[in-house]
Amino acid sequence: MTAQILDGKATAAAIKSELSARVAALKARGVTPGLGTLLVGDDPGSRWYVNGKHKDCAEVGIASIQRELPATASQEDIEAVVRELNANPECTGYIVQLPLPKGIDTNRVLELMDPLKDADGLHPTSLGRLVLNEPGPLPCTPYGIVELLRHHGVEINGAHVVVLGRGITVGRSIGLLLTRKSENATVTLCHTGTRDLSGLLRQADIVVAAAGVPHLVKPEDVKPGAAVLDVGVSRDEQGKIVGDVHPGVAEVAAWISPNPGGVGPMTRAQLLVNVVEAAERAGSAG
Ligand SMILES: Nc1nc2c(c(=O)[nH]1)N[C@@H](CN(C=O)c1ccc(C(=O)N[C@@H](CCC(=O)O)C(=O)O)cc1)CN2
Repeated sequence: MTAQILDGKATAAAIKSELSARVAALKARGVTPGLGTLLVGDDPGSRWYVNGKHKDCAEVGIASIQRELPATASQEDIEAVVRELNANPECTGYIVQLPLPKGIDTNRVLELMDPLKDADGLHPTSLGRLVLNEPGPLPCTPYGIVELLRHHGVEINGAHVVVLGRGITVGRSIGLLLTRKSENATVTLCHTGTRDLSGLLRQADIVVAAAGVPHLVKPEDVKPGAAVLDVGVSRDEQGKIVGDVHPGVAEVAAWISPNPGGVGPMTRAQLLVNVVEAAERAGSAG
């Protein structure tokens, strides 16, 4: 078997083209969505992601508000920018690029954000809404994974999904999303303390690998016919991405997301969806 590709680039392009029309409709009603970003430090990967977010905004007609602080910024410096973005009327939604430098209390920064401007779905209010099954912004990578599976017709209803990694941007939050009645999956969340990882993986209809461990998921860990999503980003000596999924898995799985070109572009597209939806909600409330 050679797996079919879960093409994140093409799916993201389709989402962006639909969003352009929605942004044009908002602008016709006098509402201009604006995405703010706060980048702290000089990590080249984070800078690349933030620049990509603004490039996407330009493509669909969303305004950009960019804020940057040096790696030496204090908790107070970061919180001052968060307060400014909360108050800035041109910024209808924003994100704080993660991870923040060591020594910064990330939860305190996220809690200080205006939940109505949370474009990432990572504010405690947004995560609480997800738990309560109330409408609100969804974390971009989990949301992107669900949309990528749906777009390719992969059955989520009733599927056993095994997730590797318990980080807040992917592992922990995707379980909340996939176990809603509307998705109706059964989720096993695995982490470094999990026993018999291989045995659990072999039971999965869908694998979401977000552990950040190069080639952790081997062909013998995967049930023939499963869908496998590779979220892991490690780098080799040349700086090339090495995912969590061994290339040989493509010979066993029915569906596989390339890395790059799979979940990453979907993360970016779903951020734009969150920004547009927030502007639509604000526009119809006001
Ligand atoms: N505030 C947030 N911080 C972080 C998030 C997040 O959702 N919100 N997720 C990741 C980084 N991320 C977005 O911020 C992100 C990761 C990857 C991609 C992407 O398109 N990757 C490309 C490959 C790029 C490369 O070569 O390096 C791909 O997969 O094709 C976009 C966004 C952590 N921080």
